[in-house]
Amino acid sequence: MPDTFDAAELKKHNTVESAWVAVDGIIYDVTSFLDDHPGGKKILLRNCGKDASEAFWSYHSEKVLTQHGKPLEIGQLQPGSKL
Ligand code: HEM
Repeated sequence: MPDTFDAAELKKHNTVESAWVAVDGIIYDVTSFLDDHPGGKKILLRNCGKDASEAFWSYHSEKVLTQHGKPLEIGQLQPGSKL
């Protein structure tokens, strides 16, 4: 059973010390990936602490998550949790 985090918890993780981003209900801890992100650290960090599904899909194809997502996955965004 994966961990579930609500939107209030997700929101705390928007810094270089701890950067989480949600895409389609899955939460990714991208802290260690910030410096490696091909699109740059700045845009990724700006989208952390929230559901970035819309921004994510405007820049990536499905294969980005199948190739890079798994090791970064830490849990799920609690369904219906909004700020
Ligand atoms: C789980 C989180 C993320 C992962 C694993 C990830 C991974 C990647 C990868 C592998 C690429 C290279 C392009 C490709 O292979 O198609 C890329 C490019 C890019 N990413 Fe991300 N990314 C993430 C989140 C985000 C978010 C939230 C944004 C916010 C808008 C973003 C913006 C971009 C941009 C602008 C590019 C460059 C696109 C281009 O050069 O055309 N990424 N990302």
